Amino acid sequence: MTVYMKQPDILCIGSVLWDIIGRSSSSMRAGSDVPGRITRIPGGVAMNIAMTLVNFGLTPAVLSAVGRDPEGDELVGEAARLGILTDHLYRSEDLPTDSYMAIEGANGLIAAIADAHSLEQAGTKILRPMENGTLGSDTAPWSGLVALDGNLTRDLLADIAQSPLFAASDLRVAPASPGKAERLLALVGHPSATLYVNLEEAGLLCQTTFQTAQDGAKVLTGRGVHRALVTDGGNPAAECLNGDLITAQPPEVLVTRVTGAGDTFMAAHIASEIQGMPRQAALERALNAAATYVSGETPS
Ligand SMILES: Nc1ncnc2c1ncn2[C@@H]1O[C@H](COP(=O)(O)OP(=O)(O)O)[C@@H](O)[C@H]1O
Ligand SMILES: O=c1[nH]cc([C@@H]2O[C@H](COP(=O)(O)O)[C@@H](O)[C@H]2O)c(=O)[nH]1
Repeated sequence: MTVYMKQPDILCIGSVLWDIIGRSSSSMRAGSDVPGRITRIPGGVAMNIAMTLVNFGLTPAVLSAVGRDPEGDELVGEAARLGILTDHLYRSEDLPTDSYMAIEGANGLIAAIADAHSLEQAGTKILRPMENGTLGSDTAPWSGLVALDGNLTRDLLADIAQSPLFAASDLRVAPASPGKAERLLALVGHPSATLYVNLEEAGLLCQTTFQTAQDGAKVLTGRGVHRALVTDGGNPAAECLNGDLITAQPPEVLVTRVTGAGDTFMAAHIASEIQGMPRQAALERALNAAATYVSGETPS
């Protein structure tokens, strides 16, 4: 009997882990000890993007490293239950499932630690399905969308930038955090990659600070990024492609959560483009989706 695996609409490559988020309605600083809520939810940039893509009706597959520990089994079960294809994950016998911990106060993100060591150690093993014929190979590479996150090591990102396995893909790239933004320098000069960054990350990539998303997007593309989308919280976001700059203003909302807003923006933008929306409409829809997300609702 032949078993047919469902073909994904898009590959989400990067971290798939557990987010442990502590939230308090008090304003916090380093050293605060306050009452609040602690939750554990699936996270990691690639997973966040995949989850939002599902809400927009797409079928993503995640390519990442997940341990064969109980945390990993639960995470894979949760991803599959949400409608994400998990068959292509690298399940490691000896590496534990990664995790991320963040503290959010009324005044925003206080601090976070990302433990993505297993993903970093797994290295190229996570790309095997793109090489062994399951999703693609050297001679017949994956020719669809790829959402790639900057949790991968800079070396692996540099390999991907040159690799024939990605030569035919529509590559969309997000940094995992400001602390890892500079890893994406490996993709500057790539002929077709689209970068999704916030204003701080845009500045880090250009070794400067930008006042507006428009400036960030313009300078990034001037430095050799094929296409740049820059967000700036509640301020206007910008997209620059071939010297053509467009901007849009996010709607005003009451912010109840901030973790994952950028990932939601990116996924909503990709989904809008798959559905054939023109540039300005796709940018506006992504901003609306991210605003809905930060206000505590689920966008679709
Ligand atoms: N205060 C806000 N009001 C409305 N939308 C917001 C707000 N903060 C974030 N967003 C939405 O989330 C997107 C990404 O937020 P941003 O803070 O720039 O990125 P990141 O979450 O990566 O730091 C924004 O472009 C916007 O659409
Ligand atoms: O180095 C990393 N930081 C953060 C994330 C993920 O990004 C999200 C938070 O990012 P932000 O605060 O930019 O929305 C979380 O889901 C977290 O798991 C990650 O994968 N790697």
